[in-house]
Amino acid sequence: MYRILQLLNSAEVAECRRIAANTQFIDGRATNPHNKAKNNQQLHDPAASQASAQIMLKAFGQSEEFREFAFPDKIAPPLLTKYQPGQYYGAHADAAFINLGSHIIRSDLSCTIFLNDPESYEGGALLIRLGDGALSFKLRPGEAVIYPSDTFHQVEKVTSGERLVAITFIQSRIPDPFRRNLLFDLNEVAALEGLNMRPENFARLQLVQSNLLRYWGDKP
Ligand SMILES: O=C(O)CCC(=O)C(=O)O
Ligand SMILES: [Fe+2]
Repeated sequence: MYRILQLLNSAEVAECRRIAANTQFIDGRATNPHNKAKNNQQLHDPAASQASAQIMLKAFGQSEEFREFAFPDKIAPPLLTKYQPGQYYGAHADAAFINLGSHIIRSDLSCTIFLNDPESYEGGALLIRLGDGALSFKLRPGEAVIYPSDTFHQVEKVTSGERLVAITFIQSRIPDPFRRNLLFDLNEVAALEGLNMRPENFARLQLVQSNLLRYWGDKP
């Protein structure tokens, strides 16, 4: 399942853009030297990477919708990435395990956070393959799309302007997508209808939620 979140407010978007505008980017193949599909640029400077990642990690931490959808266990520091005219990312699947230096996370969910106005660049949609079709995302600044890491996806070639995004990967406490989606539906029902339910029935719903998390969730 896919989800679009309003993740960053305009001040946070502006700060990420400011960091991007004042820092050099390097060839994206630096972290994937053998990946011929990858043709983009990513932030490298440690201080700038840390400052921008901090803004976005804090926003993830404050998003209830994100927690209810992703059941996040670990989140890779979001990395500012840009695509200038002629750049793209061909169809690929994300690596199952991502080495963050101090530890390794499993990518259950992948996420692109959009930072530039979609009208300011041409091309550059994120296409997520779904059977013979594809879903296309080109979102407003501050919006993020979260999608299963086991899907083929690609970024269309940018033909004018600049596509600035941040990329991250999430290890979920519920690695099985079928179970995660069921728990998300239960979370939604509890959030939307819980207060309309008779209290004893709401308590039973919460019991089911907690017990499924207990049985299915990765241990912290
Ligand atoms: O730029 C994007 O939206 C996605 C990039 C991507 O697929 C990746 O970094 O693995
Ligand atoms: Fe990817």
